[in-house]
Amino acid sequence: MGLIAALGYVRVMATDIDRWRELGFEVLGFAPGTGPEEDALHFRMDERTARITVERGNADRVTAVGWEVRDHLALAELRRVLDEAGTPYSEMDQDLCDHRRIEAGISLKDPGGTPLEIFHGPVLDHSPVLTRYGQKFITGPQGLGHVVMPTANFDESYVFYTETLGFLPRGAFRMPTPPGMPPSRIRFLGINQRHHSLAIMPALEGRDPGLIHVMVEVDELDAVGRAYDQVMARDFPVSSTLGRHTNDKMVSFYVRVPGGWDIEYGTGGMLVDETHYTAEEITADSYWGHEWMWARQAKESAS
Ligand SMILES: Cc1ccc(O)c(O)c1CC[C@@H]1C(=O)CC[C@]2(C)C(=O)CC[C@@H]12
Ligand SMILES: [Fe+2]
Repeated sequence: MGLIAALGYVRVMATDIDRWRELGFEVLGFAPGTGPEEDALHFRMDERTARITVERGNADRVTAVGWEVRDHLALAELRRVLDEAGTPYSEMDQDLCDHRRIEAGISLKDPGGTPLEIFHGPVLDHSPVLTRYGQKFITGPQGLGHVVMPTANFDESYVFYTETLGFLPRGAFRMPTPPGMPPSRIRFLGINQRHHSLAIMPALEGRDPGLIHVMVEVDELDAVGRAYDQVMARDFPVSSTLGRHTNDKMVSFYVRVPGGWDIEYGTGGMLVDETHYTAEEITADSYWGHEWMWARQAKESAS
């Protein structure tokens, strides 16, 4: 498809590492990964050394969204595209690339201020992927999953991702707004057969954590159910109950991470065939379920 092949990795800074450890390993079932950081959690989903890295810090925010390209030629082409668009970026030096377990990459900020790293040549770990409940994460050509980001410069972000980076529009959701307000849409964007690897949402300026959610997909509904059991048993906040989305057909729930964003944990996402695909607008986020915590709280305080 375009130059960017898949969502490669996500890195965040977090204040409550102990709670994150419990969430990552015991609830979500990520396999223990490896990395050079002194004080970090490395979550493995496949042969990559770490798909999600949580570093201890004094704030909760995203530090890198890693987008993967095929090879050095694709990365070179991407540099040309960014030069032509006048988008500043910097080369990741050898130390940083070794640190990230990649061959080479560049770093830049998107128009919403989210730090991006575009890279090729991830290093593999061939030891067995020992997930907590034996679940298998759906990655491979579909990448890690998807990220949903807020942006205060929505129109600029949309142009940047579609026209500069070559993300393909995969439809939108027009959010309910009070009468007289201009339309506000979540826009879904894809780069491979996964329905969306990215969604952008209009948001207020400079707001941490800089992520709305990260979605990871498992191979079976039972794995989603087991994770949901652990969310309940270990008292993690449920941001949204189980439901099926209307666009990617994913059955998922959302759990609040220590840090103010969510992990969407799902199964059964559709594969997009670009031959006949057109971008459509959905009018409901879900066929059933997905009761959002904020909606429940609004209902409770009204009654
Ligand atoms: C609508 C939708 C389709 C597919 C997805 O993977 C997906 O995450 C969503 C929901 C997007 C969005 C969100 O993440 C934050 C809370 C939002 C704004 C809602 O309250 C409804 C739609 C939700
Ligand atoms: Fe999602």
